[in-house]
Amino acid sequence: MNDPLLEMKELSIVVKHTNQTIIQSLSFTIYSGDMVGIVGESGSGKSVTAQAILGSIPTSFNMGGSILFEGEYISFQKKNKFIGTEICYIPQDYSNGFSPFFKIGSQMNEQLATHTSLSKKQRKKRILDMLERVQLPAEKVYSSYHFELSGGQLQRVVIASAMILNPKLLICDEITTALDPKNADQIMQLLKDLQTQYNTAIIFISHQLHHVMNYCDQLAVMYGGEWMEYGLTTKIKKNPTHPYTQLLLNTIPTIKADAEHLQLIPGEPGEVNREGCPFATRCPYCEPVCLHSHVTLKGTPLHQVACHLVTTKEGEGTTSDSIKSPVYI
Ligand SMILES: Nc1ncnc2c1ncn2[C@@H]1O[C@H](COP(=O)(O)OP(=O)(O)OP(=O)(O)O)[C@@H](O)[C@H]1O
Repeated sequence: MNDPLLEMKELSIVVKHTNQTIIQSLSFTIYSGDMVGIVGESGSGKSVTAQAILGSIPTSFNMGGSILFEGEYISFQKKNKFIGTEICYIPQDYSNGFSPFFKIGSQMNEQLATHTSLSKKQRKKRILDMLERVQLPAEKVYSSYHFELSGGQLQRVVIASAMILNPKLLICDEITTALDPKNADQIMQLLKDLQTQYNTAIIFISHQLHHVMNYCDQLAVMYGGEWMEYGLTTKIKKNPTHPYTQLLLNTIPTIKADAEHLQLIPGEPGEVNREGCPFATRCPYCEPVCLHSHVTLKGTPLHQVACHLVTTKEGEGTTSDSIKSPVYI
């Protein structure tokens, strides 16, 4: 097997002045060409995890654990070596990254001129080629200002800008949230195609589990700064085991379950139980042990769940509609 591209080991983040834990003991490994979805409600810690990978944790936080990119530690001091070239990030509010005074082509050109030794002609060719790859009318977009493009077109320009230096890792933070379902699906398919074409590893952050499940090979379901369920998407899709994962899936409108009959997740997204399972106070199946005893991931590397009510048994597999009685994964 190849060496890992990114290794996060026991990442913990605490707010200095309040001592509030935001991220607790997060570990995961990403290889070239992986597409990993990090999913959870607002405030679960997805963006802070991305900031840690980017070496951009605010000074008001204390960070424990480590993050290695191709075997080298990522830190605030070393981040310039990777960020913007080997690791690219697309934030939720990507449109702020554009200047209203320069055309798209000129802004992309600036980026290539800073990081490559390509000639002006080569830079233009590379930009037009990349704009075509993200299925845009290249010449027209090259000569447009960002405010002349639609949301979906602009999203493709952002992806083209992020991919133009051929990064090894692309982090997308809620980039489809503001798009309509059709555009969102097209963007996900585009990312999938780029992942295959360039062998780029992609971390896709979202609060829409159903959306991510259709495109990512691996999933990390996050709550209160911890993984609740982690593994191959195929395994989780077949057997969503953690109550939080099950509830996230039940919030999807389908023809059978229209908006009126959707099951809402009880409680508030920011409600975190730090003594035991972070989701315990919102969990419909909560038992005393869940409130007071901390829980870690268990299962196989292909499918792990952090829940007291789940027991693992080698070689066994089952699906569960509810978790009222212990289930095996
Ligand atoms: N600068 C900060 N100071 C103190 N707490 C913070 C700071 N930034 C984030 N947090 C807290 O960290 C937790 C995780 O926030 P984060 O932004 O990572 O969540 P998220 O899952 O990305 O949410 P969203 O989907 O809304 O972007 C939240 O409880 C948030 O209030």
